[in-house]
Amino acid sequence: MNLAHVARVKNTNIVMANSDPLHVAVGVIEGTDGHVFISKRHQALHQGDKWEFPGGKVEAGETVYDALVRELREECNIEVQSASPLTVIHHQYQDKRVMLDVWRVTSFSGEIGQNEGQEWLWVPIYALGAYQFPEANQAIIDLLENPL
Ligand SMILES: Nc1nc2c([nH]c(=O)n2[C@@H]2O[C@H](COP(=O)(O)OP(=O)(O)OP(=O)(O)O)[C@@H](O)[C@H]2O)c(=O)[nH]1
Ligand SMILES: [Mg+2]
Repeated sequence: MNLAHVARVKNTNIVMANSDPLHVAVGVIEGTDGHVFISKRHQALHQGDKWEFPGGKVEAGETVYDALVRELREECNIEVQSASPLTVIHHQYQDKRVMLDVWRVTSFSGEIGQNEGQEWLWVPIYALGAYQFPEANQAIIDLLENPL
């Protein structure tokens, strides 16, 4: 949080709408056949019921890579063995601003699944367009469909 964005009014801290974005580590997990792993966000979450690439918030004192490894262990039961940065997406939703730090996960161990009981799938890249993702993900999908 940037202190410049916190105003003190009548002894209450007010966080202004332009505060620092939520930093999120996101993994595009690649299977052996070129498919990628997607899972459905829990209905109650921000952007609920949409498909996502697994990941979550980078915690204080953590590197993005550490956060990626931790989130994929917690959410999908895998140990990341190698990953490389793919892109960084800045996106403003109506209610929050996110910075998605997106990594390609090229090698992992463990039996992949979804630890919180949500639906999950391996999907070929050409079929990603058939699934509803949060708005910010369109840029990731474009990049996967048309690599630089
Ligand atoms: N994991 C993930 N988050 C995404 C994607 N696209 C996207 O806009 N987000 C946004 O990034 C933010 C943080 O992700 P998250 O909810 O997975 O964070 P988390 O696992 O730490 O959640 P938690 O608070 O339940 O522990 C959410 O506002 C979510 O809507 C995506 O593909 N994957
Ligand atoms: Mg998450």
